[in-house]
Amino acid sequence: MSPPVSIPASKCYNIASIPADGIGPEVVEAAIVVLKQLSETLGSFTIDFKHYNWSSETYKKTGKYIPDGGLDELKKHDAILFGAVGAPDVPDHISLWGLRLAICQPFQQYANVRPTKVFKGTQSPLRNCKVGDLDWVIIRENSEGEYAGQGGRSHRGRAWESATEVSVFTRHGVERIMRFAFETAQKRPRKLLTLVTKSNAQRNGMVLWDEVAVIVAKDFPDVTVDKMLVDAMTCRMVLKPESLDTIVATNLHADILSDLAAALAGSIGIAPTSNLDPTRENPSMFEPIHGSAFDITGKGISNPVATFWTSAEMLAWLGEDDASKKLLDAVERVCEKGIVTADLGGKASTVEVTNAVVEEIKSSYGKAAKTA
Ligand SMILES: NC(=O)c1ccc[n+]([C@@H]2O[C@H](COP(=O)([O-])OP(=O)(O)OC[C@H]3O[C@@H](n4cnc5c(N)ncnc54)[C@H](O)[C@@H]3O)[C@@H](O)[C@H]2O)c1
Ligand SMILES: O=C(O)[C@H](O)[C@@H](O)C(=O)O
Ligand SMILES: [K+]
Ligand SMILES: [Mn+2]
Repeated sequence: MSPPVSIPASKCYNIASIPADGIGPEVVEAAIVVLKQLSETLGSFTIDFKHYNWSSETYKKTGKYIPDGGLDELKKHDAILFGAVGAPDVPDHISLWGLRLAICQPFQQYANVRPTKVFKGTQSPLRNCKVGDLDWVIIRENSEGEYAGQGGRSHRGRAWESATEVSVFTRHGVERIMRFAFETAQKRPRKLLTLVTKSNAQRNGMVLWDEVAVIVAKDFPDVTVDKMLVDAMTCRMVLKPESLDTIVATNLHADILSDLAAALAGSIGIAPTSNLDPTRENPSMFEPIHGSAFDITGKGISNPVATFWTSAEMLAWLGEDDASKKLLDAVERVCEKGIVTADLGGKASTVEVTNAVVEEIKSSYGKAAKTA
């Protein structure tokens, strides 16, 4: 009898997938195909996906997006791969609070990380913006601020009806996101952080925001900080993209600026999002920046690149830096070949882009590549 062959232990990650609504299932399915290929080709890790059908459809049937005990279930996973939530026949505030925020908030995924860059082969709508000129990471506060969930409505339907939407900024919440933003800036070559604020008009919460930033900055003497009012920031993003690197902004400001950033880099169909619990007490959640895009659902043309990049971010968070880089490089090479969807000016379908990335992974990192 031959001796047992020793197989190097490969790590196995348990990932919860929640594709949810609209184009969410299309892009998450594409990402799973690509991740499985990457794992098979590299052989250094495996991924076990568990699918959750939580969506606006289940909400309409059961009255709940997340069933009882659902969050405890989710907690057992190493990470969550999310699509998008929102349906034409459910009010947007019900869907967003029913699923995305119902995970982000209890799991204290307070750091939302949104990198953007112009890929090779893609084009910025800015005339002079080339690859390398726009390479940003937006850090979005993801647990409080304008999304604190405080407020209410009274005298419904009356002429004197009132509604409040209260922003909440806590010293604890601001300090932890500032620390995270400074750490992110410090790890990047330019060590440059832009603090986005609106403390001219909003004289309480935003002033605390600025003050805490100044205190945290003292611990990061090697990081250069500048401050921008959010309105002027939109101009700087468009006119001087090369002057920015890491950006920190409130929950709402960063939500808006990051869609603008995605468009300036070529399309909202490229940009990824990580909802991180930096303490690692809870699983973090990874999703494309875009929503459920009802206008293109089912047409087979949704751009899967944002979810591929998101998957690369997830791998990096799990400690698979090499696989993460290989995935993003493969995606960028496919874009460079011009195999892109309509939002990027191409003709390829979701499936064609996915297949191209799969082939790119096989040919660049598979056996043939190793022996070549
Ligand atoms: N995190 C989330 O789950 C999330 C994020 C944003 C919006 N939403 C929800 O999604 C729904 C639609 O919102 P919206 O229209 O404001 O934003 P959206 O991001 O869904 O779509 C905006 C535009 O971008 C296009 N687009 C988006 N993703 C694309 C992709 N991958 N490829 C090609 N084109 C793409 C859409 O076709 C649309 O024209 C709403 O219910 C909203 O609340 C959810
Ligand atoms: O958080 C929000 O506002 C929405 O879900 C969405 O616009 C996002 O960016 O995640
Ligand atoms: K999303
Ligand atoms: Mn958004």
